[in-house]
Amino acid sequence: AIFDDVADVEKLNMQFDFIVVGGGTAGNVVANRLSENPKSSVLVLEAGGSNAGVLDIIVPSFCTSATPGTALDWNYTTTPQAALNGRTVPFPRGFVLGGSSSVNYMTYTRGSKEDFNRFARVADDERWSWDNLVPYMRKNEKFTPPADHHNTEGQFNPSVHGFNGINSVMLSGFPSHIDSRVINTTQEVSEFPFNVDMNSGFHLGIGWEQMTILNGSRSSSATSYLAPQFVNRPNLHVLLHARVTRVLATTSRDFRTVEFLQDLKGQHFSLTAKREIILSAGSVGTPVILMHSGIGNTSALASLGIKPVHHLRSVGQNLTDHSILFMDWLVNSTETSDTAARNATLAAEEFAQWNSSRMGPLVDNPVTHIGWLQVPDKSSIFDRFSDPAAGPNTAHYELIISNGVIGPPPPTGNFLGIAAVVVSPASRGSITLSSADPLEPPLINPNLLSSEVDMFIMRYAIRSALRFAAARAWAGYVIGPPVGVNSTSTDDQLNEFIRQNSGAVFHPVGTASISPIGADFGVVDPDLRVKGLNGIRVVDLSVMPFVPAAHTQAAAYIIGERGADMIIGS
Ligand SMILES: Cc1cc2nc3c(=O)[nH]c(=O)nc-3n(C[C@H](O)[C@H](O)[C@H](O)COP(=O)(O)OP(=O)(O)OC[C@H]3O[C@@H](n4cnc5c(N)ncnc54)[C@H](O)[C@@H]3O)c2cc1C
Repeated sequence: AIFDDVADVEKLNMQFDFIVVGGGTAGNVVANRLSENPKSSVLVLEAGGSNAGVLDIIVPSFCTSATPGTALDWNYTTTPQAALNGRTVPFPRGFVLGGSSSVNYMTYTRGSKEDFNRFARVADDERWSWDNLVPYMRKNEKFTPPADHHNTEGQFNPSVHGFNGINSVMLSGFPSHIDSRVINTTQEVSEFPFNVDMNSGFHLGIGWEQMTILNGSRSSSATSYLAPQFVNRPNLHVLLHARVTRVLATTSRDFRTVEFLQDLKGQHFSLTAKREIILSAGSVGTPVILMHSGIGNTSALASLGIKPVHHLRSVGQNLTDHSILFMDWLVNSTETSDTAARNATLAAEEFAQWNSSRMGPLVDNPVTHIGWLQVPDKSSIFDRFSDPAAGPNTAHYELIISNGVIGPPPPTGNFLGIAAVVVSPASRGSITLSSADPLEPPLINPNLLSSEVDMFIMRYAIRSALRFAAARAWAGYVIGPPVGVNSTSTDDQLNEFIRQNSGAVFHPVGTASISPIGADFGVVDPDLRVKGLNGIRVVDLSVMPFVPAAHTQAAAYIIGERGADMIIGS
């Protein structure tokens, strides 16, 4: 059951076997799988509220309104970013059941085979390799027909997908007016080859986007893994508005107690798990809870007045995110999303169509196609710096293509959107505490584009996007370059354009990273147990040592499935 009030949990008079901290993407997978055994009782503590009935969450194309700066968001902002001219940028995280899977843009990309093989190498544990994780990808995924039931032959490769999993994945359910131009570009320009399925392990090239959507509505970990048939299990309970402040030692190395608040000014509650606490509070929440519990760099914690309990210097370090830059080309058409975004009558008609039939332009996110691309060796910076990509078949950058501006458009004009993303970044940052008060926001410094390599890749990606939009397929359609950049821009001009316009993609990982057993760095062992402690694991994206060249929700689901199986196995 799902409860709003701790009193209802107390009435159950239960001691739970497992307490999952954070009902987000990975947390709800763990809760679902652990409660498959009717003898195991599970409680999820989620700081945010219910996802039910919230249109900005449910209607796919409304995803751009769900964050930042809303009640569904933790509303974090980065520290001033040195490489972005000292600007701070929004750093949203889902503050609602389903976590970031309830507010993300739903793009489903697994990354490259090499991304996960590097993960296994760093962990020194083959269980984290691509081949060994494929069964968990299939357990997660339920590939479903698109909302418009169009013929999807040639748009994906069925043999690489799961059709009996829990979370729905599908192709676009509404055709866009640029679809054929994108495909023609892949046939015309060898720099942009077509890839029939970027989720096969070989992701290079341009292909059709896949999204976590079911019958025209968002499929999140809350709607899928906590669907009624699961959350109504008598051994699975979820408490909303439960903000965990610390984990507490039950005996010296045994951490099975969680402390939490419901009313931020009110009483502290604590609960002790019979078996384990699973931290699934995400790449921001998990290190923050550990540090407030005295688990982290003990001298840094002591200097803030937090009693040091267990020294793990890597907690909060190694923060890695992608950097993104949105560009929009003026086009000779009114058939883009910009038209409805500025016309309330048309927008109301589109919503009425979605509401009555779950059809029409609102059934998808704003993206149509995605490209995973490399900086070719000849122009390489990699003589001077090591190549940050996971291997020779892993992208350095991504192009995200949309039929219109992603988010609110300017007052006039219709656009082709191409966002450039550095997907194998070398830059690393950190999450640290600003005070001993667990309710104060942490200092989030992803250090975006601080590495020269990342700036090089971003410049390359911008020029690549300009070449894409200059292909013959767009002749007569694209009528103007993006504001502030064109094919003759110099490196210095591009650098300034990048510094003024880039932001985070909200794919943070690495702040409670996995490392081999016995390593003197890292936060969790390959079985996701916090190093040196008993009774506490981390199962969320914070354990990934490198960010995959992918949108990261698939990785969070995979870690949830793999982590749950490790807990069950032990
Ligand atoms: C705006 C946005 C757009 C994105 N778009 C995409 C996309 O299109 N495709 C994609 O693949 N990825 C996308 N991502 C990234 C992806 O959604 C995340 O990487 C992934 O969902 C993270 O999963 P997680 O389980 O690690 O954390 P989360 O899903 O964030 O879960 C953490 C949960 O813990 C809760 N929590 C945190 N602290 C506490 C506490 N102290 N007490 C109790 N509960 C707590 C949170 O409220 C949250 O529910 C996007 C992210 C954002 C924010």
